Amino acid sequence: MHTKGNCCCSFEDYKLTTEWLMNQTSHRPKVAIICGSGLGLLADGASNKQTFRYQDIPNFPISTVPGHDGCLVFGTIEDRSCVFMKGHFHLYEGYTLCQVTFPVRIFKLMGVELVLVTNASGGICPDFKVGDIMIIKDHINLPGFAGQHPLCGPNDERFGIRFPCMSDAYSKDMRSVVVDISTELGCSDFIREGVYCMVSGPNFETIAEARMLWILGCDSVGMSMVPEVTVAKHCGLQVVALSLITNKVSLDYSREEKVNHEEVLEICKMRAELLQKLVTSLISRFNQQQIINTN
Ligand SMILES: O=P(O)(O)O[C@H]1O[C@H](CO)[C@@H](O)[C@H]1O
Ligand code: HPA
Repeated sequence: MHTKGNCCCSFEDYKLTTEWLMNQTSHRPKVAIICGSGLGLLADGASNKQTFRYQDIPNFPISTVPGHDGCLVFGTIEDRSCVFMKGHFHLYEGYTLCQVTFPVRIFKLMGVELVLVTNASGGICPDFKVGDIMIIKDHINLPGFAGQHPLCGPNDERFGIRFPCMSDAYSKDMRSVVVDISTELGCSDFIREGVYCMVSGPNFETIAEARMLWILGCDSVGMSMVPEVTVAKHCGLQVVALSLITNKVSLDYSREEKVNHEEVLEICKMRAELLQKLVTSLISRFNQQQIINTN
């Protein structure tokens, strides 16, 4: 890869990777699903699967975090060709934000129209329970405030404009479809809506940090997703994002619980089946043209 300002990938890098993948598969996905920590199982329901390990794909970073398998799976759900990222990339792994978001631009060049993001996060809102699924309605890009932003550096107009609008990053129509689906599946008790805050990690928050995030209007906190969503929105992709609340973030010095990644993965396992049903139904609605291009 070449270095250009803050960006380490050139348009040719993106093109090369896209062409490599398109030459290996006959799938032409319109939907990409980014599976967060421990949520790679979401790909299991697909048929006609074709799997590529990240290390075999030109220019692709590799996953270094437990719970992230590190492969790209093409498959069919409800007659619709999809591509799943089983594992995504994080700043705390030492990747640049250009590397973290590399796959999103590959999706764009492949012809993807909708990116469905899942992740694990800590619940800050005191009403949230472990195992709840939060439909993300907005985010706070905390690393972005400090200049760790995936769109810093020369802007490539072939992907999008210099100053993209982010006030509608999470499709309102899609969010209401998720609510409808959860009612049909009988799981609306677990469904919340809220604001996700990205921190760089890798440590979990101190109590003072958690209190600050709550005052700032954050309902949950995690170490991912915001760069990918920002780049997806920049290049005109629709986004829907679901965050599984895997732990309650402590806002109180008297609480004894200590969060750890193993617990995060355990809760993901517990809710993977439900998330898979939600994701499948969402793809099928997209398939029925109910929500396409209505952002
Ligand atoms: O955001 P994902 O990758 O789902 O995972 C979350 O869980 C991990 C910490 O347990 C961090 O990577 C955090 O961001
Ligand atoms: O409490 C958390 N903080 C940050 N990231 C997370 N990912 C899962 N839980 C958490």
